[in-house]
Amino acid sequence: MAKILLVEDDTTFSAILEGFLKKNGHEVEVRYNVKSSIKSLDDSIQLILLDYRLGDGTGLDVLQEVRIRDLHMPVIIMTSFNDVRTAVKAMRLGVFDYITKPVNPDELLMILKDALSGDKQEVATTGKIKKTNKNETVAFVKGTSQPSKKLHEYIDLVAPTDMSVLVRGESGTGKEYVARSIHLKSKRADKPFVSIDCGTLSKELAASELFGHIKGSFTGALTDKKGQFEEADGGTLFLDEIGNLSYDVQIKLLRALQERVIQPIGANKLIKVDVRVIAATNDDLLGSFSSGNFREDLYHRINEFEIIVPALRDRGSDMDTFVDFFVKQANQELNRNVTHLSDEVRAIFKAYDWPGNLRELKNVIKRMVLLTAGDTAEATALPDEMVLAINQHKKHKQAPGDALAPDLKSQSEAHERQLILDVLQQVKYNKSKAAQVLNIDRKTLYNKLDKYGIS
Ligand SMILES: Nc1ncnc2c1ncn2[C@@H]1O[C@H](COP(=O)(O)OP(=O)(O)OP(=O)(O)O)[C@@H](O)[C@H]1O
Repeated sequence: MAKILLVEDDTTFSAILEGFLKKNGHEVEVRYNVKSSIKSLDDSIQLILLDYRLGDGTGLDVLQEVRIRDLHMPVIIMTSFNDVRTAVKAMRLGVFDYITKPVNPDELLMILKDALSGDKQEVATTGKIKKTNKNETVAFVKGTSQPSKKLHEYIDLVAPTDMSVLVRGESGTGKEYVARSIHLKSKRADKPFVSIDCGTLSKELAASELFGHIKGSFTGALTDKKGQFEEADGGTLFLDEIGNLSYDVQIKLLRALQERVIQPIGANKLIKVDVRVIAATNDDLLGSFSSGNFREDLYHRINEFEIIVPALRDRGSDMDTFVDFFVKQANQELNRNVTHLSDEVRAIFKAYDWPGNLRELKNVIKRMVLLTAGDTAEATALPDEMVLAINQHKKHKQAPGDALAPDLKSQSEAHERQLILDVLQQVKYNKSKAAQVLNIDRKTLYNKLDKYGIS
């Protein structure tokens, strides 16, 4: 039982949800727009269930306010399947999870349970700072495709050195896994691995979080606080979404890396630290130089070695391995026994382009396993719109009498082309907005428009 703030502008749907949540023992406050939900934010709320598209803005506006006020409740975004890309982007703002509409009641209960359960809640609500000690092992899949082999070669190569590594890749590709693997294969493996999601740190608190502060150095500094640099001493500090750090903090970080000393806020002494930094980004940091958002000297300092994590759609034969792994994991977590996937499910998985990469695959599989009572998962357990989009696309692609299914690459490309066309239409052909919605930069969008002959 928790106090839930439900933000949903569709009054009929919000009434149904409200009833459902109350029936399951929760206390519910309903708001219908950004403005009124921001007014209702306070720390008595234990969870926010947030619609993405709202009349006077988007759920991200509410989320931003949650961050600014340094509130720590888990937030779950509800989104249409077409907005999955944005939902995935929201995950980087510290959203606990997302659920696609139409909302399936069992899936909603599962996500609520996860979000409100102790361990995971801590990760979701503490500004995403995680400290792992030596004996913690994490199960993961390596993959045998060419891009995966190359990825692991690079990990093996750089791990034993003390070089700073910049890990780049689309959202959800496994950048944190890469960072963790480097740590575990390094001579620092028996020291802490501290992971910080810079995207969720409030501007005011980022410096104190990283470097610590002494009591009384600013309002709210009630006791001395050790920074994460000190917590990670001897080990590895993983700075996810490094592009989000403010300019001031970037200067301090550069100093810490160059001189291997930090200065807690308000302190006049310097503290020596021995920390290897691994940073990650899914933005084009290089593009941030010209806009003055990211310091070039820091970029070169953190990028002694660069690793690019491949997108799931480029990992070819690994798809099946990942699917089997996530199915097994979901079976265990949800006490199910899914042993087969129908041919249709496999074909849809292959044809879809997975903008949210491994994270999205894992979510879709968890939902599928939850909704499968027997041993074979059918396409009915996948989000309707995903099935529809792929089937429509197939019909459109296959010429009459053409018995051969199109290959994965051409399917993904055609899917991408259609998506770009749809988004352009939605944003009235404003290319900057389209790039924003598609979560790519303008240059990439222009290249794609060229490639697909869209004028
Ligand atoms: N090699 C792997 N084997 C199994 N699961 C993986 C692997 N890599 C990543 N995952 C899973 O995929 C999800 C996304 O991974 P991770 O958080 O490392 O991605 P990321 O690229 O850092 O995401 P973001 O861009 O949002 O920071 C996680 O839930 C993780 O469990």
